[in-house]
Order: sequence, then structure tokens, then C-alpha cells
Amino acid sequence: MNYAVEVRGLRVIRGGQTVLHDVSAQVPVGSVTGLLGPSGCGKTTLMRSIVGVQKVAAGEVRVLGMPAGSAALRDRIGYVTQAPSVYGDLSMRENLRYFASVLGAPRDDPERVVAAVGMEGKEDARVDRLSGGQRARVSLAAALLGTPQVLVLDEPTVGLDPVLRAELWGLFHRLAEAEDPVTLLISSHVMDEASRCTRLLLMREGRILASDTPEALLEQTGSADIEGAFLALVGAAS
Ligand SMILES: Nc1ncnc2c1ncn2[C@@H]1O[C@H](COP(=O)(O)OP(=O)(O)OP(=O)(O)O)[C@@H](O)[C@H]1O
Repeated sequence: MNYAVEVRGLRVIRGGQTVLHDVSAQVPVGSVTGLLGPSGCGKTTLMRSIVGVQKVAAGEVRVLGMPAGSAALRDRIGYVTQAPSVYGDLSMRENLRYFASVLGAPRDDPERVVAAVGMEGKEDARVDRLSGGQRARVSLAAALLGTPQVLVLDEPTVGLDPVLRAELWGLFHRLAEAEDPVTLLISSHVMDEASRCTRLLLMREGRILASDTPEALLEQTGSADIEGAFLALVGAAS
């Protein structure tokens, strides 16, 4: 299998505590990989390590074959944090033009990404006057500029209504299935989003509990849903 992200023996210490213990994980190219686990288990820390903004104590993180944080990865990896990463006092159009110029993305790229996230007609409203879900889509649009090969999305669907959530998952799959596939790593603490992923990384207390397809995890644990599989794996590990 071809991997877009490879993590080996990763240890991260934050605030004097070890928050990732010897984590190893792979994200296959063109997969929609869900990073699932309870609040505080280390999902954001693992994502920060993958995008190269986290100090690591030990281990190795490679993205598209290069060490995480390499300059060559800057325009190949898009990262959407939980906190809005766009300017509230600018419009969506102004934000996208600004980020496109920083990235050296094509001039018509802002238009393309506005359409990709279904925000046509709202480009000129100030971002801080948009709803939470609309603001989430502005951040996602900014991450799509320049056509990155890897997208790392930290809880992108939190607080969104079910229709919008389904639309965004549809967009994630279209990106993954495109001719030049985008690899997506998407965190969530909502286990019922697991069924929308092609692969899962289940995390608990700074460790990877399991890494497989949703179907394989259900079969392996004999569970009816991923929440049941998670509990079975926790039981087996303790
Ligand atoms: N800036 C920080 N300084 C010290 N410790 C931190 C810091 N940020 C996070 N931590 C700790 O690291 C651990 C992992 O946090 P992390 O944010 O990676 O979890 P998470 O799974 O993403 O949680 P959530 O789903 O709530 O966002 C937690 O125990 C948290 O308290």
C-alpha cells in the first residue's frame, strides 16, 4: 500500500505530560481516514505533528515521503484547525485572495474553492457575520487553495447541521476519488462519523487502539457499530 502519511514511534510531551506514547500509524494515499477518539486523547497533537507544527520528543513523521514540516510540503498539505484560521473582519473573497497570493495559487483558485464548499453568493459578507457552519466552510475553502495532496481536518463537521455534514462528507469523498486523489485525515470524537470513512485510526489516551477499515473493525470485534468496536478494543487492551 502507498502511504501519504507514515508515523513511527512518535512520542510527544506537552505541559510536562507524555500525551502521545510511541504512536505508529499510516494513512493510505487517497483514503478518507477518520481519526477517532474521546476528547483529550491526542488527536489534535497527532495532527499537529503531521503538519509539522508540534515539537516531538521521539519518533519519525513522514508526509509524501518527506519529513513533516519540510518546506517542500508547505503547499502540498492543507490544515484546518478547530479554531477559525481566517480573518473575521475580511470577506471570504478577501481572505481567499490573500491566502492564494501567499501560496502562489492560480488567480482563479478562490472561485474554484468557493464553489467546492458551496458558498457561492456569500463571498462578500464579512466572515465574522457568517454562521458557524459557514465560517467552517470558509476555513475549509482556504485549505483547498493550491490543490493540496493531503488535507488534515480537525473536527471539521462539529456544530454543523446533518444536511451540511452530509454535504461536506460528500465533498471529502469527491476529493479522495478525483483523478489526482487528495488524502484526507479527519478527526472526530463523534463515533457515528466512522461509517463515512474508508479507514479508521482509533485512539485512546495517547495510543492507537486500532487501524483498519470500518468493516474489518466491526468484523474483528463482532460489534454492530464502531462505538461497540471501540469498547471491545479498550476491553481487550486493558
Ligand atoms: N498547549 C498545551 N499544553 C499542555 N498540554 C496540552 C496542550 N494542548 C493539549 N494538551 C494536552 O494534551 C493532551 C491531548 O490533547 P489534544 O488536544 O491533542 O486532544 P484531542 O484528542 O484533540 O482533544 P479534543 O477532541 O478535545 O480536541 C490532553 O491531555 C491535553 O490536556
